[in-house]
Amino acid sequence: MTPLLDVKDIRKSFGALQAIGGVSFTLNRGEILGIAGPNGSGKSTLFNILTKIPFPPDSGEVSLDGKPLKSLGPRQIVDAGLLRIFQTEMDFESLTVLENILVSMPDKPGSGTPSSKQKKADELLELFGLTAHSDRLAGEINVYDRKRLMVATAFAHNPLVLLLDEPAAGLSKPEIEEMVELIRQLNRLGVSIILIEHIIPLLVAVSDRLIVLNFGEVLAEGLPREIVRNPKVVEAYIGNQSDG
Ligand SMILES: Nc1ncnc2c1ncn2[C@@H]1O[C@H](COP(=O)(O)OP(=O)(O)OP(=O)(O)O)[C@@H](O)[C@H]1O
Repeated sequence: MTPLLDVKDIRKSFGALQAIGGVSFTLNRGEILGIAGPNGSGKSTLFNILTKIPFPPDSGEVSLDGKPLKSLGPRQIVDAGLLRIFQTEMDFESLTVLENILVSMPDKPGSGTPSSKQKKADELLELFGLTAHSDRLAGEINVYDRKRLMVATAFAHNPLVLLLDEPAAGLSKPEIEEMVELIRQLNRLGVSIILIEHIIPLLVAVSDRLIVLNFGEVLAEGLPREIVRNPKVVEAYIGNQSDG
């Protein structure tokens, strides 16, 4: 079966620094793929070049649902169903939670009347546990709620694939557990997910498969429980983690 996302030999350098050096992998339909790796190993750059926000790869090929993304711009990639959330909160601080969701919803002809959009926004608020904060400014809610809002605004685009960059960073233990449950729920709703995290137990708990990057290359790939015991991985990454 054709993979949902097919990434072939993508590369990105900044001057003499090779941030991503020939990375290939696939994401299957319905899968949650975890991505780990030490600081600076290229994880966020990988998300940047997949979505072309803010820059495309120097070379390589990416296909979503069998369609090459090469000729598409960032906006068209979003429309095709590849969405990301960033490491830091990127919502509109001066809009309310509800307004953030409304402005994220696709505004194409036939995408719905104002009342059907409002209904869908209410459903999203409920799904993401944000109903009580609906009328508060995004800049005034706590980090956990802002993370959920970021995921909600990406989910509002009806993604095929969600790229989540450290959704649990800065959260408390109970909040992390809730975030894990939310990720599983989105996956059950049909969204395939690639998840970057430094919190290894979270990655192991939620991922079907794990890729470890090191110096912009794939160091190891496989079942999470096996990968975290892989001596190469322990040496490169996990042995140095204090939060795992
Ligand atoms: N816009 C840029 N210009 C120059 N160098 C960059 C740029 N973006 C990333 N880099 C470099 O590319 C390498 C990979 O960075 P990247 O942010 O992708 O790593 P990461 O694995 O996401 O790290 P972290 O876990 O700390 O978020 C690093 O050496 C970084 O300094």
